[in-house]
Amino acid sequence: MSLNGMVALVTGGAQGIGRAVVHSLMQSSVKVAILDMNQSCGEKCKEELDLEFGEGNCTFAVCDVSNGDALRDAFQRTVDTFGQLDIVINNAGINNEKNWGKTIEVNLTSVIRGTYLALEHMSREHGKGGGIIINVSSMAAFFHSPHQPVYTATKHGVIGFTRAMADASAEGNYGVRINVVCPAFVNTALLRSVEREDNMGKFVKFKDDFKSRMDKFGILEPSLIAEGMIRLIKDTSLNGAVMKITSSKGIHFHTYEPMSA
Ligand SMILES: NC(=O)C1=CN([C@@H]2O[C@H](COP(=O)(O)OP(=O)(O)OC[C@H]3O[C@@H](n4cnc5c(N)ncnc54)[C@H](O)[C@@H]3O)[C@@H](O)[C@H]2O)C=CC1
Ligand SMILES: CC/C=C\C[C@H](O)/C=C/C=C\C=C\C=C\C(=O)[C@@H](O)C/C=C\CCC(=O)O
Repeated sequence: MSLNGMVALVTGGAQGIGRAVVHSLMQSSVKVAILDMNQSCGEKCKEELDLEFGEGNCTFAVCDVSNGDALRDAFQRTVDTFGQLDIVINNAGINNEKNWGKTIEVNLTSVIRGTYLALEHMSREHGKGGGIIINVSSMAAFFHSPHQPVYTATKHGVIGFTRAMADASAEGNYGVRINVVCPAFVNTALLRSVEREDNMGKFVKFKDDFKSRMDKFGILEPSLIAEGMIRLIKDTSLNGAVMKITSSKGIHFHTYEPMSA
């Protein structure tokens, strides 16, 4: 499946995993709208991508995904600029057990809002031509720990919401495939936040245990997560898939017992 000429929107696309998937998409000739709340990182990211891929192939907009009006405007500006929207990756996330309400707003509420906005621009129920949505969860949804209870809750929520929306899309004939990716530890700024009291609050006392898990399970590079996301986009058979990416098993899928009474 060629992605040439498709248009993607990536939240939190200025750094880390989001930056990596933006690069992979542009290598596949996808035009990308980068949304991020970090203006300096976003502008630097766009400058570097313009140098590598030529101008006109990506845009950057300062956008706090937890601001619903700003997110809606950013989606509309993307379609106004590129004329279409085919791929949405709800990637932006934070790790803050002190301001845990904000963590819920960014990691879960904004993923829900971003999914609904994506459907407004891609779903046949809105007269559009279809598309693909990827929501970002975490292996924290499978390996809970004492360090980050609210972060863990949001990542469980992303999986449940995504699987339910994939069912709705299939039954409602939306023409939109909706999948979720669950990375293990990845070498980004977010991972380094687990050592900071500002982020972890009272749970920072567990940081040595957390670091021993990183040693045990290994730390991945963002490029591998981007590879998994591209696979979710290109494999048209996947809807409602829960992709796990770990050092021990690489890119693989979680399987659930069939639902029974
Ligand atoms: N780093 C890791 O070990 C893992 C990360 N993840 C998830 O991957 C996603 C990306 O995380 P990383 O790349 O590691 O983090 P990162 O901190 O390196 O990059 C996240 C980007 O999102 C942006 N961002 C944060 N809050 C935002 C908001 N309210 N509005 C707009 N942009 C915002 C940041 O400015 C940053 O550019 C997150 O959802 C995270 O939970 C999942 C599993 C492992
Ligand atoms: C704020 C960022 C903090 C953490 C990043 C991430 O969101 C959280 C990850 C939490 C847990 C990661 C678990 C990783 C597990 C693996 O990599 C698997 O390979 C382990 C597989 C089997 C382990 C079985 C066992 O030994 O218990």
